[in-house]
Amino acid sequence: MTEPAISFKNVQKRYATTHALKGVSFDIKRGEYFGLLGPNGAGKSTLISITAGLAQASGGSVAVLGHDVVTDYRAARRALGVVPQELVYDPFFSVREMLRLQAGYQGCGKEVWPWIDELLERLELEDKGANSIRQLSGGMKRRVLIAQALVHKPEVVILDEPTAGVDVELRRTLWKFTRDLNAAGHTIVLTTHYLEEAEELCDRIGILNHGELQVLEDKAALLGRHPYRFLSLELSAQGETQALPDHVERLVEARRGDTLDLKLRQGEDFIGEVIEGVRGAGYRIVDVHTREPSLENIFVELTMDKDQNTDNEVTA
Ligand SMILES: Nc1ncnc2c1ncn2[C@@H]1O[C@H](COP(=O)(O)OP(=O)(O)OP(=O)(O)O)[C@@H](O)[C@H]1O
Repeated sequence: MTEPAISFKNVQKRYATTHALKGVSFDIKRGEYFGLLGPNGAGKSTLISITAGLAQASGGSVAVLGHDVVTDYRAARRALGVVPQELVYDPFFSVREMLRLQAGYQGCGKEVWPWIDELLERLELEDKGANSIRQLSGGMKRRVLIAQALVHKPEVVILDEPTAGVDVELRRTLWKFTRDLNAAGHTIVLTTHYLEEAEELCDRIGILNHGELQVLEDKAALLGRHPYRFLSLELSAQGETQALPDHVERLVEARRGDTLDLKLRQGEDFIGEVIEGVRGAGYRIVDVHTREPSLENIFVELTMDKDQNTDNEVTA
C-alpha cells in the first residue's frame, strides 16, 4: 500500500464564531514519527477530533490509510488509535476487563488478548490488570488510556499530549514505549506543548497556527534553518567598567546576575568580536557557553512573527 498514514485535504472547520481550520492540506507518511505543534487554539484538537470521527469537518476530507473518515469510517477507525487527554471509564471494571471490552468495541476478539497482556507489561501495568481503575494513581490511569487506544493494534497512533502533567520517570517510559511502537512499524502522531519532547522524538514537524499549516519540515532541516546561535558569558567586573559597545549591546537578550545572554546571527555576528568588545568595556570573562537554537526558540520565533505580521487575532 502506498497511501499515506493520514491525508488531510483542504480541511475546514467553522464553529459559530471561529474559523478553527482554514483549509489544511498535508500528508503524514507511513512509518514516520510526526510532531503536530501549535500554540493554544491553533486547531490541533479540532484536526484530531475530525480524524477520529468525533467532529465533522465543514469542508475538505481526511483519510487514514486511504480510508475516508466519513464515507469509510469503519476501516478508518480500525486503522487508527487515538490516545485522548482524558480517561472516560467505568470505575467498576478491572483494567484487563476494560481493555478486553474496548477491544470488543473495535470488533476484535480473544486473538488480541495476548497483545493486551503485552501492552500491560510494556506500560508497566502487569500487576494492575486485576485492579479496578478507580484504585489507580493518575499516572497509571494515563498508561491505561494509552493501552485502551492500542488494544486493536492500530497501524496509526495519535497521542494528544500524552505527557501533560506526568512525572519525569513516566515521561521517559512513555517516550521509550512510543519509540518502540514506531520502530515496530506504527506511524506515530504526537501533539505536545513540551517542545523538547518533539525535538527528542519526532522525524518531521508540522506547526499549525490560527487554523493554517505554517510549517511542515524535517526536524533536522527546521533546526538547521534557524540562523541564530546563543552565547552566554559569565563576567566578573575588574575595577571600572564602561557601557558595552553598540555592536555587543544590540545582541543582548538578557542579563542574569553576572551572566550576559546574547543572540548572534550566524555569519554576521562573530564570537571573537563580541568577546573583544566585552573585555574592552573592562570585564573579565570567567566562562563561555554557546548553544544552538532549540525547537522551542524556533517555534516561538515562527509563531510570534506570524502573530505580529499578518494577524492580530488573540487566541485562547
Ligand atoms: N466546540 C467548540 N465550539 C466553538 N469553538 C471551538 C470549539 N472547539 C474549539 N473551538 C475553537 O476553535 C479553535 C481551535 O481550537 P482547538 O482546541 O482545536 O485548538 P488546539 O490547537 O487544540 O489548542 P490547545 O493547544 O489549547 O489544546 C479555538 O479558537 C477554539 O476556541
